[in-house]
Amino acid sequence: MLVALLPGDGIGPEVIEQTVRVLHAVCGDALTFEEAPVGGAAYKASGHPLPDATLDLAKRADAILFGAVGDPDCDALERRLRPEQAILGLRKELGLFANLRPAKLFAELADASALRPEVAAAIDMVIVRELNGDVYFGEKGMRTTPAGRRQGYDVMSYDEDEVARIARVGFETARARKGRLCSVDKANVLETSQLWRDVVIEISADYPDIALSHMYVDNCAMQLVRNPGQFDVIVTGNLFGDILSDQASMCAGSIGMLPSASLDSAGKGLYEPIHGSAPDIAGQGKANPLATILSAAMMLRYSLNRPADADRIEAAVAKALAGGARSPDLGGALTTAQMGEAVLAAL
Ligand SMILES: NC(=O)c1ccc[n+]([C@@H]2O[C@H](COP(=O)([O-])OP(=O)(O)OC[C@H]3O[C@@H](n4cnc5c(N)ncnc54)[C@H](O)[C@@H]3O)[C@@H](O)[C@H]2O)c1
Ligand SMILES: CC(C)[C@H](C(=O)O)[C@@H](O)C(=O)O
Ligand SMILES: [Mg+2]
Repeated sequence: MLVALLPGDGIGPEVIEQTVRVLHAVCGDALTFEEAPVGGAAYKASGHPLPDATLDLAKRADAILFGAVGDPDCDALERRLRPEQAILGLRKELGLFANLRPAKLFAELADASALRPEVAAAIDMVIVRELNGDVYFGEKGMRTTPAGRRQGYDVMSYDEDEVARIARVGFETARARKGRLCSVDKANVLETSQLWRDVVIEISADYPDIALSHMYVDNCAMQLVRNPGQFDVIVTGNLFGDILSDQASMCAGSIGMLPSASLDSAGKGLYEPIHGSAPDIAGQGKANPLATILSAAMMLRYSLNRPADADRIEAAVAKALAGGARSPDLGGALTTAQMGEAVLAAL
């Protein structure tokens, strides 16, 4: 099985390196890897953040393991050339509309959570984030108002089919877990959210076994801190899901802990940590690779049909943490490579 490795920028290559070591240890020769540049690294090498050859590899591969993109050197580029366009392009070109972001507290990390240990202990949720629509992909641009002022605009829209297909992923995810789905929107203000809520309620007729609730996104941000244990599965739009998942990560200990799977309708997937390229710590061996290692476990489970290997990796991460492995974001002093070695030792 072919895995496309897209390390990207900043800490991306550092966390991917440790993840590949773990995959070699667990899967031996069952996986072959082919690497390609993406993001700022690709722009610097070839003038485009998502070169055709990289996109071709992503399409050919059985699964994609992605590090992170984003490079301060590229901040001034026009939008289509910025590193972040590479991940947005991959999600859109490959039809990866369903982004699963599990947030759970490893028991050993109660001290690292931003929350009181007894509140944090209850965190075990999946945020199901729509990934192909919303304000991310609407018409956008810069124009001049009649009064002569510069005006930036980004159109937020969802059509009913886009909402229905992610709602079904939310209901199915809840069905495989504790049976509770909370749909998060801003239906008190936004037309897109009003449609979102209507469609989620319509789809719920097919899932009478699931307890559906609705919550406004501002309240959800507050509830994630007040009582995160109330959430089993959250289904939400692209922008809200982006923000809420970063917040949930800190409740679960660190942004360096949260993996993700971005899936199409046929099981093809891109797997990446939810964090970015972290330019502030890049090249210093400070990055926590566990979010990427846990993303690889999701890849084995969802795209490569190796659930036992996924279980082994997740158990090894828990064991490494129980043994005291802590990178700086978790309050410790282990380097990125030492964190990888702690997982290998646990295996
Ligand atoms: N999917 C992606 O590739 C992705 C995701 C988010 C941000 N980005 C990009 O990354 C760049 C930096 O963005 P940002 O600083 O807002 O977000 P970020 O997630 O890169 O970093 C936010 C903070 O968290 C820390 N952090 C992140 N990952 C960590 C890890 N594994 N271990 C320890 N600490 C970690 C960073 O040091 C930083 O202080 C930007 O260009 C942004 O667009 C890319
Ligand atoms: C880099 C950026 C485009 C991306 C997003 O907003 O989706 C990131 O924040 C993420 O969470 O994967
Ligand atoms: Mg994000």
